[in-house]
Formats: sequence, C-alpha cells, structure tokens
Amino acid sequence: MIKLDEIKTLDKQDPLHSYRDQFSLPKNTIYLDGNSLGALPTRVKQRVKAVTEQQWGEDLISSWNTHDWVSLPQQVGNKIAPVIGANPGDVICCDSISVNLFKLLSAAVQFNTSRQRNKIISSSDNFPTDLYIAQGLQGLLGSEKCHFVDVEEEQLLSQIDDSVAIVLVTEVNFRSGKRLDIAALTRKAHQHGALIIVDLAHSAGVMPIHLNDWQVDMAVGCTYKYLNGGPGAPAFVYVNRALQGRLQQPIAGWFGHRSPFEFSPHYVADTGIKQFLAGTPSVISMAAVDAALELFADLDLQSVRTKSLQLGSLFDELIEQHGLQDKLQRLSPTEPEQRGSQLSYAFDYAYELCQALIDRGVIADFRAPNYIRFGFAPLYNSFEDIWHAVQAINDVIASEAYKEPRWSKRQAVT
Ligand SMILES: Cc1ncc(COP(=O)(O)O)c(C=O)c1O
Ligand SMILES: Nc1c(O)cccc1C(=O)C[C@H](N)C(=O)O
Repeated sequence: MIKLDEIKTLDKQDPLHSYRDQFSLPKNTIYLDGNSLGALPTRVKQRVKAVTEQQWGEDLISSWNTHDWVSLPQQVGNKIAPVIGANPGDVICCDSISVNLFKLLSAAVQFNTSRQRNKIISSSDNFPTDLYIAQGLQGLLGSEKCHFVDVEEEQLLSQIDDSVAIVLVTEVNFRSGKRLDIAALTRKAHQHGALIIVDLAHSAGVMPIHLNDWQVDMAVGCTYKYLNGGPGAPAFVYVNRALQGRLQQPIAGWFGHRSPFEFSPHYVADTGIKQFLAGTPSVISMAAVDAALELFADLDLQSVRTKSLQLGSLFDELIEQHGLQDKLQRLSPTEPEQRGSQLSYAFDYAYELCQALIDRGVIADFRAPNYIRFGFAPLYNSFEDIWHAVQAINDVIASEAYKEPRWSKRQAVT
C-alpha cells in the first residue's frame, strides 16, 4: 500500500525536482498533457519579450544580421541534435511535422526510384498525419512510383522485406503510448535495402534517442510537446550525414538554396541539412524553442527517462490500489520499458471523465473513440501530482460524476 508520505520522499529525492521552478504553471492545476502541449518555461516568456520588444521593435530588419535571425533554423537544430543523438549539422528546425514528412518522403521516394522500389510501409495506427502525407504523395505521384501500404503495428517488423522502399514509423504511438524498437526496425530495413523515416513527436525530450548509433536515415519531430517550445512551434528534420547532398526535397524554396541572398533565378540546392528549409523561418516561435532548449543543455536524458518510467509506474500502481483497473482498461503496454511517457485507458465515458477531471484541476486528454491519455513530463510533474491525479480519478469514477449532463457536450479539440 503506497502512502502519501513515501511519495513526498520520492519528490525530495528527485534529481530533477528543481526543474519545476523553471516553468510557469497555473496554481491548483495538475498538468498531465505535456504529451500534447508542453508547459511554458519562464525563460521563454522573457525571450519572446526580448525578441519582440528589442530585436523586432528596436532593431527592425537589421536583426536578420545583427541577431542572426537568418541562422536560427540551424542554431536551433544544433541544440536539438544532442537531444536526439545526432551530430550538429544534421538537424534543422522548420515548418511542421506534416510538411517535413512530405519533404522527406518525397525525397526518399525519388532516391529509391532508380532501384525500382515504390513501397512505403507504415502501421495503420500511426498518427493520422503521417498516413495522410503518404497517401497524398501516392495521389500526387501515382501508385507506380509510390505505393503506400499500412499494416498492423505488431506486423511492421515482419513485413519489411526486399519489396519495401521506405519504412515510415513513429517511435511512440500517440494513442497507446507503445514504444517501438527503432534500432531493430532500422536494422531490418537496412538488411532489406530500405530507408527508414522516424517520427519522434512523442519521444524527443523525454527519453534518450540515438539516431546516429541506430543509423536511422531520416527523422522528424515536434518541439511543442516535451521540448516545451509552445503551441505551433516549428518542427525539426534530421537527415543522416551519409544521405545529405544525395537527396532532393521537393519544396525548392529559397531558404534551401545554396546562396539564397544571391537571388539567382535558378535553384541550386544546398548540399547540407539547410536544403530542407523552404521559406522564411518563424523567428518568434523559433526563438521560443531556442530558449526552451536551454533547459536541455545539461540534462541527462537517462535520468529523464528513469523518472518518466517511475511516474508512469506509480500512476499504474495507484490505479490498482484504488481498485480502478477493471473500470479503466489500460491500452498501454504492461511493461514500463515498452511505453513512452504516457498511459492510455479505454473507458466508455472517457470524454466525460476527462472533462470532470479538468473541472477538478487535473488536465489529461481524450482521444476518440473512448480513450483518456495521461502524459508524464518529468521536468515539471511531481510524484505528488500523480497521487492527487489518481485521487481525483477515483473520486470522479466512484461518485459517477462523469455522468453529470454538463460534461456530455463534446468539443472539436481537446
Ligand atoms: C506522432 C505525431 N506526428 C505528427 C503530429 C502532427 O504534427 P504537425 O501538426 O506538426 O504536422 C503529431 C501531433 O500533432 C503526432 O503526435
Ligand atoms: N498539435 C496539436 C494541435 O495543433 C492541436 C491539438 C492537439 C495537437 C496535438 O499535438 C495532438 C497530438 N499530436 C496527439 O498526440 O494527439
């Protein structure tokens, strides 16, 4: 039987405890939705103020040079690189995951055409935008050149064979929180001469990632979840050094040109990671990401992973301690190591439960048709947060407060 005193001791002994003070979190709120939108680091507020008031406000257009706005995508990419096990120069910050996937998938399809392969394989439970981008590309290029096939997540590894051109996979499933073995998938893809593209949306910043060591070919990820870059913050692209200069991304915008400020009428692609830029960077958002990434400068991602697993295990144990395991059916794997940093449960009234919890200051999210997700952000979630969150869940379920009519009106976005 776990007691609150033990949990308070866990918080006192937590090596990441001091990071919480670096975030601006509302009072009386337990935020378990950092897997969708990360919390606001206080330093981001200061940076955005400085960039708008001093840089934009005072220095105006000269800021492109004096504050080096023009290199922000590379600068921020270089800060993301160690977080995902990449080298500086192999990552760039830009656009959204969806747009970046379009660039990478198109480039990979084109790269493979000479090898007479056209098959992109992914799991049917991948995040929808990943599937849509592949489907859209097939529509654009025709199935002769690009043939998209989705398979069950459990079948993904076994379905990689000599017919596959590209494996498109997300490390942590947004719905179930299941974590796939990217090293194994990469090995298998390479044994069969296929390329692998990995979506790191639910893993970047919350666990160690070793893109170089795993020899992943290409990757994308977002900065608005565990990297705390803010709503709509720009995403990132990673391209293995061995492929740089050999790919041609389709959005031949001027920022990907070898010398954009020569204003030449002819496009000549940059041979490095900069080719994956398209247009002008969103300076204010990117400055916010840049500031948020300062929190990762001296951070040991293994200790982040350790705490993430402890938070998840504690949550799971407390659910059992309250006897809730028959009501909330866990969708996430039983084995903590096979999970990302979230737990998802099926519950017939998941939407209503979510709303009743928000009313009690516990923020989780609902995913159709009947899942509730709890995300654990080790930099600002405490063990005591978990205790109080599960108390609130128990309170709502035991009292059947989720059946109150006021919770039954669904919103478009949660
Ligand atoms: C795995 C995954 N990929 C992609 C996205 C969407 O990325 P974007 O909105 O940056 O295109 C999300 C969530 O928004 C996601 O969870
Ligand atoms: N990116 C989002 C947005 O713009 C609005 C609402 C939610 C999101 C999300 O991040 C969804 C998220 N990728 C998920 O795991 O469901």
